[in-house]
Amino acid sequence: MERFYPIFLRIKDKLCVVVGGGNVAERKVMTLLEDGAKVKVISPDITKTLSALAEAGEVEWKPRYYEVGDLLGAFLVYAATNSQEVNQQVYTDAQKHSILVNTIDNQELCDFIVPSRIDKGKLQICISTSGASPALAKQIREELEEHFCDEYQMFLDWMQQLREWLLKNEPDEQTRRQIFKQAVQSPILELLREQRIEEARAIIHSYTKELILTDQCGCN
Ligand SMILES: C[C@@]1(CC(=O)O)C2=NC(=C\c3[nH]c(c(CCC(=O)O)c3CC(=O)O)Cc3[nH]c(c(CC(=O)O)c3CCC(=O)O)/C=C3\N/C(=C\2)[C@@H](CCC(=O)O)[C@]3(C)CC(=O)O)/[C@H]1CCC(=O)O
Ligand SMILES: NC(=O)c1ccc[n+]([C@@H]2O[C@H](COP(=O)([O-])OP(=O)(O)OC[C@H]3O[C@@H](n4cnc5c(N)ncnc54)[C@H](O)[C@@H]3O)[C@@H](O)[C@H]2O)c1
Repeated sequence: MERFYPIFLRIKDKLCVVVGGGNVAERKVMTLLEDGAKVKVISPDITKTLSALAEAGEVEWKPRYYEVGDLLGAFLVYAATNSQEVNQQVYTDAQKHSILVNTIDNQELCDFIVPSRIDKGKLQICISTSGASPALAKQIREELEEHFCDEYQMFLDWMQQLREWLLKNEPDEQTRRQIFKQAVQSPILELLREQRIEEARAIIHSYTKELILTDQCGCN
């Protein structure tokens, strides 16, 4: 069984070219924008949402059919038209330039596929069915979303601050590990869920013996 290798890419300010402007293209564009990519859409027509984004200058739109050369300088490419021939052409051109390409109607022509994603600030949970059933990936996302509530954002933000503090102030790796384990097993999440923020905060401060937490994530 061939599977895809999961990684997280830094796409902020990188050029991502989407060929096609339909509903599927729109879905890919929205997630690219969320993570700060520079998006160029090439398509004679585009959805209303894409059109509004183009007018607002959030995406660059070339209102025409795909042409050889459109992919130059791209970090990622999406072949997202409703024409298999055009998608195949985009794929071939991307391969020629060693640019990673996603072809929305043919997994064989994908260097990468887009997972279903739960997004809770720094916490991301990505689900893939290796392309076997996107509908199931979506269903699993919806199930998991109920469990991974907003409190995880603040908890993770605190864990990061605790980690940074311990890396500076606790030289013993074993002790650090023990504290991280204790913190993730502590009732902090339950307390946050019940809005008992100060009690939750006190648990973190019991490890550091000084006040370190600032609420950076702004989720409360
Ligand atoms: C996760 C998500 C991300 C996103 O797109 O952002 C995503 N598809 C989503 C939804 C969705 N897509 C489709 C349906 C209808 C039900 C169904 O067919 O199951 C639904 C459900 C719905 O819309 O309700 C139809 C469909 N999808 C693909 C094909 C073509 C093919 O298989 O060749 C066809 C058939 C077209 C036809 O019928 O001809 C292909 C791909 N779709 C993928 C991702 C990649 C594999 C991900 C994985 O590993 O599972 C892959 C391989 C390539 C890619 O797109 O990267 C997003 C859910 C977001 C969310 O809500 O969480
Ligand atoms: N990967 C997925 O998640 C997924 C989900 C559903 C469907 N699909 C597949 O994706 C295909 C597209 O779906 P859609 O709903 O976005 O289609 P759509 O018909 O809404 O959009 C197609 C777009 O391609 C553009 N286009 C056509 N020829 C072009 C060219 N030569 N150059 C540039 N742009 C061109 C059109 O202008 C249009 O904007 C479907 O045929 C289906 O097989 C994929």
